[in-house]
Amino acid sequence: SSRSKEQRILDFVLKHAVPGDPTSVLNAIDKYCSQQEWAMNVGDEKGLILDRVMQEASPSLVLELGTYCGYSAVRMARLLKQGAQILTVEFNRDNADIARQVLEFAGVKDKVQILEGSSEEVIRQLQKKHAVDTVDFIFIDHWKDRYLPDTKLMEELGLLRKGTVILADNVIFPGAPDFLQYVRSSPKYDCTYYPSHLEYLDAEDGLEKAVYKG
Ligand SMILES: O=C(NCc1cccc(CNc2ccc3[nH]ncc3c2)c1)c1cc(-c2ccc(F)cc2)cc(O)c1O
Ligand SMILES: [Mg+2]
Repeated sequence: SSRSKEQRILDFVLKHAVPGDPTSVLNAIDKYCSQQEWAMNVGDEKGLILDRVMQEASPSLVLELGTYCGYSAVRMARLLKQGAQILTVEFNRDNADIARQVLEFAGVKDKVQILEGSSEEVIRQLQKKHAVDTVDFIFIDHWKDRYLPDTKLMEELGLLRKGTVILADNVIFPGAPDFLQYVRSSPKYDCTYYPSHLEYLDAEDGLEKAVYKG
């Protein structure tokens, strides 16, 4: 059977990156996806914003919605403080399999746990099944129509604490207008917009940071 784009990305990483070197994995994926085949990784430009916002938060527990090939999980894991962990949710089995291999090659697999399933079902299980109390940092990058319902669900379940940072990809393109409108008008969040561009392209995009006020 023919190899998928995601398998070709993995092949390129295995061939051109350095085992145990997360930065070389990011550079390989960015090189492949900017020169050969576009793919929906957060990319290097928005990735720099993710780096800075995450480092400022200095989280002990990160939740990522939408693993894809593991690019943003590698990006965050390389900057985590000692003992911190990432739980990343992926609905697509094939994506999860690719991401597992990318994370292992990058040498960050002990900092990242891939949870297969839909964000809604995984979020509902976090406290009981994964012994989660509250989450410190959330990177949202899955189906754009799930950003708002999942944010509201995490509020309702008490997964957000005073200062929890939510960082959402693609709030301009493809866009998450209902999520943007909600967090920007809610007294429960302090919001900041970080203008950027769609990964590997010139189209406008950006990240929204919404800090929960508890
Ligand atoms: O749509 C996007 N990403 C989400 C996504 C999309 C498809 C599959 C999955 C499968 N993974 C998945 C699904 C559901 C899930 N529930 N819980 C976890 C979970 C995980 C995830 C996206 C699109 C574009 C884009 C496309 C086209 C274009 F022209 C410009 C830009 C750029 C991006 O940066 C994007 O992030
Ligand atoms: Mg995205």
